[in-house]
Amino acid sequence: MSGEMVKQTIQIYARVKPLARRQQAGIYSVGEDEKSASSLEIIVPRDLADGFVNNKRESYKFKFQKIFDQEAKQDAVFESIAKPVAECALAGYNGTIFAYGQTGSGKTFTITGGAERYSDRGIIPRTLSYIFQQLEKDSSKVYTTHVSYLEIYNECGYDLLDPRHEASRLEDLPKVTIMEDPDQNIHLKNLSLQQATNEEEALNLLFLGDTNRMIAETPMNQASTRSHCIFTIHISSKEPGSATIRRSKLHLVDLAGSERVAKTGVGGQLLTEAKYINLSLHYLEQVIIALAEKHRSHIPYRNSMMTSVLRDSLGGNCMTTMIATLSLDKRNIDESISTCRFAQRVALIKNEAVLNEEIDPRLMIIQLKKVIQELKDELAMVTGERRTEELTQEELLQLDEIIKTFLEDPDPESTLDVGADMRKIKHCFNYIKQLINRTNIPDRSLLSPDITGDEDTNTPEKKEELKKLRDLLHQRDNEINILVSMLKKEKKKAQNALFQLSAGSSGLAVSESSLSISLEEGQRPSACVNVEDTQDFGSSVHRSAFLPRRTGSGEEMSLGRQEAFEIFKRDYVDSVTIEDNKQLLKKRFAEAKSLGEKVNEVRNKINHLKGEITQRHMQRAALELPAN
Ligand SMILES: Nc1ncnc2c1ncn2[C@@H]1O[C@H](COP(=O)(O)OP(=O)(O)OP(=O)(O)O)[C@@H](O)[C@H]1O
Repeated sequence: MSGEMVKQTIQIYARVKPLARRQQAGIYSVGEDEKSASSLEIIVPRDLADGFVNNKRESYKFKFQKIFDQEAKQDAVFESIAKPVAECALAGYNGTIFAYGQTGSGKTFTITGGAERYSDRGIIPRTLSYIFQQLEKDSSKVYTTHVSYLEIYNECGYDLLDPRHEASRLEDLPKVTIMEDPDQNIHLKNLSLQQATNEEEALNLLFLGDTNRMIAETPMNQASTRSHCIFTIHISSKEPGSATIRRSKLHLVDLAGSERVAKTGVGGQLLTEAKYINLSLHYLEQVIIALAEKHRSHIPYRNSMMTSVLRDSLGGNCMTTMIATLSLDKRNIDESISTCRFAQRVALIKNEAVLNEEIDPRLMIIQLKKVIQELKDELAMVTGERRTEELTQEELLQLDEIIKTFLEDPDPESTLDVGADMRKIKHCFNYIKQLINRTNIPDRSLLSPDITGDEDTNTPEKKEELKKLRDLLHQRDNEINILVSMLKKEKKKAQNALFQLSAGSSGLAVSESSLSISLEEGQRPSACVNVEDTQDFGSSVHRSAFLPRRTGSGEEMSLGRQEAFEIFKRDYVDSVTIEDNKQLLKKRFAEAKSLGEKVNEVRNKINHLKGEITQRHMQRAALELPAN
C-alpha cells in the first residue's frame, strides 16, 4: 500500500422520520448555527418528567454535520451524504455509510429505500446508479465491480446472495465466518463476491438479497430489527498498461434496531449490559467508547462479528459516515436522545483513509524479466563469460534494423548501441565486414587512404588530388543520402497507395497485404545483405505489392516465425494494454449488439403496428365504400 492519506473524523448526520398520523409530536428544533454544522435541540416534555424529583435538564442539544428534517427527500439525502463517499470509493478509498437508530426510525428506508415509489429509492440503488454512470463516462481506466451482501443475525453471518436461500432454512445455510491473516486483515469465508458489470446486474443482486432477507423472516423471527445488513460494492480500477491497481470497498450498512429493553430514565443513565436487546450493538458501543478515549491501545473489535467486519470503518482505513435515524414523536424522545448521544461519541473517532494501490503482478513480471536480461548481459560482459546460445531470429532482425539505421544516419556523431551482449557486438562486426567485402570498389585507396601506406601520397600534388577526391566522395555520400531519403518517401507513398487500393476492395485485404509486405521484408536473410540490396529500398515493397496475396497468413508462417510472433505477443510491454483495450472493445461490442437487438425489436413492433394500421385502413375503407 502506498499513496495519499486522508485523515478525517467520522461524519455524522441526523434524519428525522415524518410523524405517522396518530403520533403525538415531540418538541424539537433544528438550528443552522454554523457554516458546516447544524444543531438539534430536543425538549423533554413536562408530563414525561413528572413524578420524578425534577432536577433534570429539560433540553438537549446535539451537533451534526447536517440534519434532514421530516420533509427531506431521498435525493437530497443521497446528494449530501452518499455522493461524496461514492466519489472517494471511485478514487480508490474505502467508504462506509451506516444507519443507526431505533426500530422503525427509517434505517432501511434511508439505506435501501421504500418500495412504493421510484423516488423513494434509498442510498444503495442511487449509489449503484451513480457509480455505474461515472464508470461509463471514464474510459481512461478499466474498472471491475463486484457486490456482496452480508447479514449478521445472532452473531452468525449469512450470505444474502447465496441462491440456496430460497430452498433452505436459515440455520442450514453455510455460515459466513471471519478469518484473520497474519497482517490482521479480515477475510470472510463463504461470502460470495458477485460481479456486476452494469447497474441492472447490481440492482438484481440487491433485490435478490432483499428477497432472501424477507424469506428468512417469519412472524416469530423479526430478523430485520435484530439483524445487521452490510451491502458492499467492491471497485477495482487500472489504467491500461499501468501496473498499478486500485481497489476500494464501499459498505452500506443497515444496523439492527438500537432500542433498549427498558426505557432509560429521561436523564439517560447508563444501563447494564443485560438490558441491551442486541448484544452486538453493545459491543459496537464499547468499540466506539474505546476509540474515543485517547491513548487506548486495545480496541475490543473481536467481541462481535459486526465490529470485526467493520473494523476498518471504525478507526481504520476508511472514510466513514453515520446517519442517526430519529423518530421524534413524544413516546420515542428518550430513544432519540440516546441515539444522538451515541452519534456524538462516534463523531470523535478519527479515521485514516489511504489510497489502496497495489502492483499488478503480471506486468511486474514482464518488467522484471527485462531488467534481469539486461543485468545478465552486463554481468556476462564484466565477467567475460561467453553466452553461447544462438541469437534468435527475432533478435537478429532487430539487430539488422539497428545497424541499418546507424549506417544510414548521416550524423557523424551517431553511435551503434546494441547493449552489453558480446554475441550482438560480434554480429555487428560481421555485418559490417560483409558489407565492405561485397562493395567492389576498384580503388582500395578510396576506401581507407590512411592505411594504404603509399609513399606517393606524400607529394603536394598527390595530396591535393587526394583531398579533391575525398571531397568528391563526401559530396557523393551526401547525394546518396538525399536519394535514399527520397526513395524512402516514395516507398511510403507506394505503401499508402497500396493501402488505399486494398481498402477500396475489402477491409480484410488491407491487413493481409500489409502483412505480406512485412513478411517479405523479414524473409531477407540477415547475413546476406549487400550494398545493392541495402540501396534498393523500394524494391521489396514493390515486389511484394504484386505478389499473389496470402490467404490465412497465420498458417503459412513458418513454425519458428509463428513461435517468435507468439513470444513477441506475450512479452511485448504493451500486451496488457492491448488485452485491456480488447476487453473494453468487447464490452462496447456487446453493448452495441444489445442496442442493435433492441432497435430491431422496436422496428419489428413498428412494422407490426404499421401492418395493423394498414389493415384497419382497409377495413374502414371497405366499410365506408357501400355507405357512399
Ligand atoms: N423519511 C421517511 N419518509 C417516509 N417514510 C418513512 C421515512 N422513514 C421511514 N419511513 C417509513 O417508516 C417505516 C419504518 O421504517 P424502516 O423500516 O426504514 O425502519 P427501520 O429503522 O429500518 O426499522 P427496523 O429496525 O425494524 O429495520 C417504513 O414503513 C418506512 O417506509
